[in-house]
Amino acid sequence: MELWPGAWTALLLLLLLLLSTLWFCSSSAKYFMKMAFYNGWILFLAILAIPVCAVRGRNVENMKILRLLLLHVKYLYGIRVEVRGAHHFPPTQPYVVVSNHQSSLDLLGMMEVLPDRCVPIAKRELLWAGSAGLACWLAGVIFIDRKRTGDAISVMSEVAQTLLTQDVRVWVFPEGTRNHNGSMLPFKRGAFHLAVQAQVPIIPIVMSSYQDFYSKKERRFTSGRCQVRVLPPVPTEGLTPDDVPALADRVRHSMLTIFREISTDGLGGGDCLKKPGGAGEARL
Ligand SMILES: CCCCCCCCCCCCCC(=O)SCCNC(=O)CCNC(=O)[C@H](O)C(C)(C)COP(=O)(O)OP(=O)(O)OC[C@H]1O[C@@H](n2cnc3c(N)ncnc32)[C@H](O)[C@@H]1OP(=O)(O)O
Ligand SMILES: CCCCCCCC/C=C\CCCCCCCC(=O)OC[C@@H](O)COP(=O)(O)O
Repeated sequence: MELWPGAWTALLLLLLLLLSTLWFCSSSAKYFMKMAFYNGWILFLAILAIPVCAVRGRNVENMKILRLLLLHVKYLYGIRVEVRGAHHFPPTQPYVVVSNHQSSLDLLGMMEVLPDRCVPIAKRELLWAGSAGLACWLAGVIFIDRKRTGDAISVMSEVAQTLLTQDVRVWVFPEGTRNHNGSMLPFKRGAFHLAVQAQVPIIPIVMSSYQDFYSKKERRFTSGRCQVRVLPPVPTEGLTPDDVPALADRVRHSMLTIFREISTDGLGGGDCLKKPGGAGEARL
């Protein structure tokens, strides 16, 4: 069927009108549009990253390219990311970063502080997320199959070797899945076994609650602030696998305490981001 000249323009304008009406009249629609754009934009950025990363092949140095490409996204969404404690990152040695995992928006905080030669451990399914999966693979992201515990553990053991031989750092979300509850799930122990096997420190990172500006359940997504707090390194020298449960509990406890302190949503009672001169204002 032939459309008369200008019909496509008219259709496009109608679609734009519909989308903008939805945007202004329904906060749910706004939430879905923002999330769709977020995913779409990442897929687009990944398309840009792939040829540049491909020059080096699969290489952890490519993570810098992904980081650079993603750093502006917070501005598109009006999210102010405040970093505290970045000086706690050891300058040269390998380590294991553990951080809380609230949403795919964690990418914003992660990219803000991601150290050089640091790769995330991700679920295998991400490998199939089109251009983003390929970009992650080229940047050395480590994929684990969460349905096969044995395989996941052996990948983690290989990573323990790689940390030392190739001088890389890894970023693990020990909750093992996204947690939208405004708190922290019990920690899985893989990251802690990994750190103990390699005898490298653990760097805990806490991202404050997003509840003020983002809620998947309520389909709410506005602009807002998030604090990313890097905690002091936790040494693992001399620890054995028997020490892992206590180590994981200790790290989780310290992270949960900070999470409550820096979250401004009323869940944790923290208000250091709101008060001028409050604890959050000081450079830690
Ligand atoms: C521009 C484009 C940009 C694109 C984006 C780029 C950025 C991308 C960012 C992507 C971000 C993506 C983010 C994401 O995708 S997050 C999702 C994927 N990440 C994770 O799941 C990490 C956290 N999970 C773990 O650490 C789990 O423990 C693993 C996965 C290892 C196993 O989990 P599973 O549920 O199967 O089993 P289990 O935890 O009950 O463990 C069973 C037992 O084994 C013990 N055990 C565990 N490990 C070890 C070990 N190494 N040596 C010896 N023992 C070990 C363990 O203590 C337990 O024993 P016990 O304690 O009960 O006696
Ligand atoms: C041709 C195939 C096209 C597939 C298109 C897929 C669309 C995906 C679009 C963009 C990918 C964005 C990458 C963002 C990475 C965010 C990482 C993330 O948050 O993973 C979740 C994982 O931690 C836990 O997963 P679950 O909470 O257990 O679930």
